[in-house]
Amino acid sequence: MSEKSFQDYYPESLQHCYGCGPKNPEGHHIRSFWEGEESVARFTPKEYHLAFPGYVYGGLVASLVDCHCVGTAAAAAYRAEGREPGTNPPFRYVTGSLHVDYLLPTPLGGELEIRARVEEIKGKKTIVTASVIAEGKVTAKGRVIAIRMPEHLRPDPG
Ligand SMILES: CCCCC/C=C\C/C=C/C/C=C\C/C=C\CCCC(=O)SCCNC(=O)CCNC(=O)[C@H](O)C(C)(C)COP(=O)(O)OP(=O)(O)OC[C@H]1O[C@@H](n2cnc3c(N)ncnc32)[C@H](O)[C@@H]1OP(=O)(O)O
Repeated sequence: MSEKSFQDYYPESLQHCYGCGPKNPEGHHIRSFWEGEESVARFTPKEYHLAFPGYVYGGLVASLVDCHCVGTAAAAAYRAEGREPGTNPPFRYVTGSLHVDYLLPTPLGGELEIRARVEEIKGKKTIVTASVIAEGKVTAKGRVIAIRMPEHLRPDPG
């Protein structure tokens, strides 16, 4: 079996996110993995994910940064406690803030790499920064503030 991504550990009730839910048939299915201190996701946009001919729609780039960074925040919370994902108490996160700087047009046609790093874990808040890389160049940089999901939003009892 192939390696499990962060998103494969999400409970069933959270597996329907349009960006990263493995169970959303219409979604992007973003999958994130640790590579040392960084987390990495790879995604190949479809030909219709364009902003203008030859280049990727910025909203898609933002979605990649968003889901990859929120997943990284969750994974980092378990890692910081030296716990396996899926153990209790569970860590669930939502996006509080998503900032993207578009440095270069992102070429459409090949695989994009999204590399993220946890800058800070402070109480309910985790700050994650990311780079989007296409053809060896950083085309966008992002910063996400992921916040622990409040009880009232949590669909799963765990
Ligand atoms: C390796 C395996 C990993 C395994 C992981 C397993 C499971 C993990 C599951 C987790 C992932 C879950 C789902 C994944 C699915 C989808 C991901 C996609 C992400 C999204 O698509 S999600 C939708 C968009 N998202 C929203 O729909 C949020 C709407 N919103 C709210 O629900 C509230 O607004 C909330 C909760 C954000 C805050 O409410 P709250 O009451 O908890 O906040 P509170 O006041 O207590 O603040 C506490 C500290 O956060 C700071 N803070 C608060 N808000 C901030 C903001 N906006 N910007 C910057 N900082 C902020 C404060 O400044 C304070 O910071 P400080 O402590 O430093 O003062």
